[in-house]
Amino acid sequence: MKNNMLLWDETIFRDPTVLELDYLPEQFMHRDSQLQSLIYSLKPAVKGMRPINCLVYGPPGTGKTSAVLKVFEEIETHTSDVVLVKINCQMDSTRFAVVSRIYRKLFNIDPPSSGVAFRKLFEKIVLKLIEKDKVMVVCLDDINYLFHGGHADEIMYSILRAHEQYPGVKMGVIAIVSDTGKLYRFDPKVSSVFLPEEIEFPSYSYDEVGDIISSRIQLAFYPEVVPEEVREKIVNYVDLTGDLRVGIDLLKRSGLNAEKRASKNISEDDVDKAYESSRLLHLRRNISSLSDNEKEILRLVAENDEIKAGELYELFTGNNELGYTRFYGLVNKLKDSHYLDVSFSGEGMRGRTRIIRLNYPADDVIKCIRG
Ligand SMILES: Nc1ncnc2c1ncn2[C@@H]1O[C@H](COP(=O)(O)OP(=O)(O)OP(=O)(O)O)[C@@H](O)[C@H]1O
Repeated sequence: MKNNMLLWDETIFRDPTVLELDYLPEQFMHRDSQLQSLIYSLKPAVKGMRPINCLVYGPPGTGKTSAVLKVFEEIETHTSDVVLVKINCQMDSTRFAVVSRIYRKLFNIDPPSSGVAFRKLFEKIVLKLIEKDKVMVVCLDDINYLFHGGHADEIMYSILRAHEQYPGVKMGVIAIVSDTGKLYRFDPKVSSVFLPEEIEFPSYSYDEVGDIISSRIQLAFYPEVVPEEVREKIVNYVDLTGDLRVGIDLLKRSGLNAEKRASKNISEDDVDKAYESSRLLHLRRNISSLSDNEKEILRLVAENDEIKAGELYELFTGNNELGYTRFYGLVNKLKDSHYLDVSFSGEGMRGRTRIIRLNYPADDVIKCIRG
């Protein structure tokens, strides 16, 4: 057998667990100022006070969740008097699901599954915190998913105003918004009490992505498994999407592709093949956070290549009763988040017609809408 071939029980992975998406990196590079802001905001909780609420925002895959979890981990080594709950709002997307998750963390048992109102469960949580003199920090990760049904406002309102109804309770919120354009808006009832420390997670620069990917390669693979040109190719792909998750997924998939060929190193071809699946990871995740109306608009544009705004509205209202202004607001949002491109043509009744196109391949968008 050639010496660049793997024996059947050999592997190129030194530690595959570091390529899993729930792996929390020990070394968390290029996020010092964000980690400092989080520590500053949560420090009061460690001293038995109400924490400063935070709004963490930035594009997908820029380390928001991991940064919060790093700080939670750190706090847990110092004290057990702060109850830290992280909620994945994509999975727990109603206020009942969220409060159940908090209940489970505090009481270590499932809440009664039926017949109990949100208010009742919430009250049990609050009374327990007061009785045990504990501070609670609730991290609502990807709170975008709670916006559609109006759940975000209700939950935020309950947590942030709990002390008015139950004096002495100490609760705080870290809201994580995965969005490029700050496209969230809370109800005025909430914004009047939610005056958060805003912590921005901008996209990583090319060099920063390079550092993070190199460090992950060192942990994940044996030396020389990933040649320099392959590393660069992966960094370029991450740079295209801005999502580090794509890079980590690419490392895993291209490593598996190399092993499939029984090769001791990853080739550029292994990465290109892996990218076919990894690139959809990014798009699928983003599209899944859109509302049904937004997905419908994307689907119609995808099916029509390019389309005039008026025609798109007509198709849309075939199954929908949204007014033109609301409809066009959605088109604008999709444009701001770079799904759509809107340009003007010279024709049309008033001289200028808006032409709408997709910024992604139509097939990819349709695949991702289907889930
Ligand atoms: N500075 C960093 N150093 C090492 N790994 C990082 C860093 N930033 C992000 N990662 C890795 O990138 C992946 C995505 O990070 P994370 O889930 O924290 O992003 P996010 O901003 O919360 O994404 P989303 O908004 O989509 O939920 C994780 O696997 C994480 O380990």
